[in-house]
Amino acid sequence: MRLKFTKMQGAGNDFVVLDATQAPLDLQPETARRLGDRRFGVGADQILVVERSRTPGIDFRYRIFNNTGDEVEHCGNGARCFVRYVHEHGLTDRASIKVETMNRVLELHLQPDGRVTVDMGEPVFDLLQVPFDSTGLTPRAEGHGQLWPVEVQGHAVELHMVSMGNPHAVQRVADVDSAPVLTQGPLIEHHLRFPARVNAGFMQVVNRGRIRLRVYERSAGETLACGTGACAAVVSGILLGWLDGRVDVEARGGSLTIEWAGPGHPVLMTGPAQTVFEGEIEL
Ligand SMILES: N[C@@H](CCC[C@H](N)C(=O)O)C(=O)O
Repeated sequence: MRLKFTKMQGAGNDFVVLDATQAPLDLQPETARRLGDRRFGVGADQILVVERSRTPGIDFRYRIFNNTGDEVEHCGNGARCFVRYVHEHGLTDRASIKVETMNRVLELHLQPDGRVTVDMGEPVFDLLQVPFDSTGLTPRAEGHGQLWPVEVQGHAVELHMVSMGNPHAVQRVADVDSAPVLTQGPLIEHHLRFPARVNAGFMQVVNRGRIRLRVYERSAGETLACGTGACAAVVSGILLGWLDGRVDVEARGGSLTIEWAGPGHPVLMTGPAQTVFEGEIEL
């Protein structure tokens, strides 16, 4: 079978995008793995499948698969690429569209300069704490947030947990370049306190309006940027009293701007999205 695809990237987080608006596509985990493989396939952190929505008032549905084949709830950089994709492929001419994912409805806006702003929905705080409740561990309060001690490599690491639809555990580090992302990242991802695993964020606060961020993503490993990870880090920093409501996030592959007015409000993410090339693969 030959499959047409579009390779895209948002701040260096890269995607294989597949069009299922004309004919249904039942993407199997092994096909997602093959497409994501950088040597035997196309190469991508995630695979995105674009579908029409059956829900009135919603334009599209999109499904997200990590390059290990597991389907996940949310992908911020993917959402921006999604908007560019549906415009470049003539699937819509509307600058603002509504899209449903596994567990959220997102509003996406294509800006005149080609960047995309995504209403990422509201952060959720209690979801990831359930496995901590029975441990007798107590979190440390800071600002309006809670930092939970988690043992990693024999050290207690303080994590702030946020769900953006998908799970994130964020820690503050003095310097992202020397942070133990590749050693601690997989241990946090698979820590027994996170039965559904977690995306592990390492945030350096430069000032109240700027952070540097690296994320060891669930399944995909460290990526050049993580959109939901950027939202989770900024939300954490605001709640903990370290950041103001509008923050520039420097990831290794590019910059995003995240805005959050506080609990009860959605998180807004603005950043770039680009097509890299199009092709066909024999599967
Ligand atoms: N790169 C993404 C997040 C993709 C999903 C994540 N690895 C998970 O398993 O939750 C983003 O830009 O948000």
